[in-house]
Amino acid sequence: MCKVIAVVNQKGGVGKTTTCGNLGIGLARRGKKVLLIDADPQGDLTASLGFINPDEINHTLATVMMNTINEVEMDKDYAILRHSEGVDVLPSNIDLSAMEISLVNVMSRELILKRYIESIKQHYDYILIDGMPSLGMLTINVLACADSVLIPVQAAYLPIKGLQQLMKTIVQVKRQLNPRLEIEGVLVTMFDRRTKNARDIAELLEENYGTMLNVFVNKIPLSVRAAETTAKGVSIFQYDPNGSVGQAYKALTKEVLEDERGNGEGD
Ligand SMILES: Nc1ncnc2c1ncn2[C@@H]1O[C@H](COP(=O)(O)OP(=O)(O)OP(=O)(O)O)[C@@H](O)[C@H]1O
Repeated sequence: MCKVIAVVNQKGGVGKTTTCGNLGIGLARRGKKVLLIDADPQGDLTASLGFINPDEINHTLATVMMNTINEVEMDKDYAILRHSEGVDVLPSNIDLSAMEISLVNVMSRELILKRYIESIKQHYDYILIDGMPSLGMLTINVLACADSVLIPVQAAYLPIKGLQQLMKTIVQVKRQLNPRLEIEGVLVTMFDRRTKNARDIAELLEENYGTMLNVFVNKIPLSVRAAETTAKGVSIFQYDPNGSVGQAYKALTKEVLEDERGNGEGD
């Protein structure tokens, strides 16, 4: 059974792309068949995995969605790129920004991505989708096709505050479009445990949301190694396997697998 996890937060720069790439490769390292979908017109996930000029790629999520709208049949490998660390990648580029406008006049516009996902999900154990920093129609498409939402939140006041709006949207999508949508968990990123502010923010998050939803035990530490990885085209596991960020993403992978099976698969 395939699980579709949407990595979403309308706040920019909170670690969505970094989490999507490293968790996806973390799951592949545990033997899972993984597809990573870049659903952000900035193409950052695409570029961070080494496909450095996304705007020069002809077949992307935008063409996949357009073909889906026009009911054009696609091979299961259409637009899929292969990464050396064992994940498949459906890339994005600036063409996706036009999709937001094109969707306005399309029948069942919230469910276009879902139609595509349904046609390929039998080939994967996990599909992770890197969302864009907005709550527009593309994000609704991402939430409408997901089984769960993983929310990276930077350990700072304003990003935590922005969670309320996101929760509202998730509840609405769950009610109107996708009743099975669950919250995978809130993941604190760029956490600097040496500062009191970061520790206070993490506590605030736990107090305000901890009883309602899963706040991951593992926090992703702030580290320049994470920022450097983005330019290397590989995961943190390859770039800095023994560093704190690599260890944290390894532990997060285990936590996601444990939540999944509840049978020690994460061990
Ligand atoms: N743990 C970390 N420590 C330090 N820097 C990090 C960490 N995680 C990510 N970064 C850096 O922070 C920046 C934002 O991260 P990332 O691109 O993953 O966020 P995002 O939420 O996907 O951004 P956007 O909203 O623009 O898509 C990037 O430059 C990234 O390399």
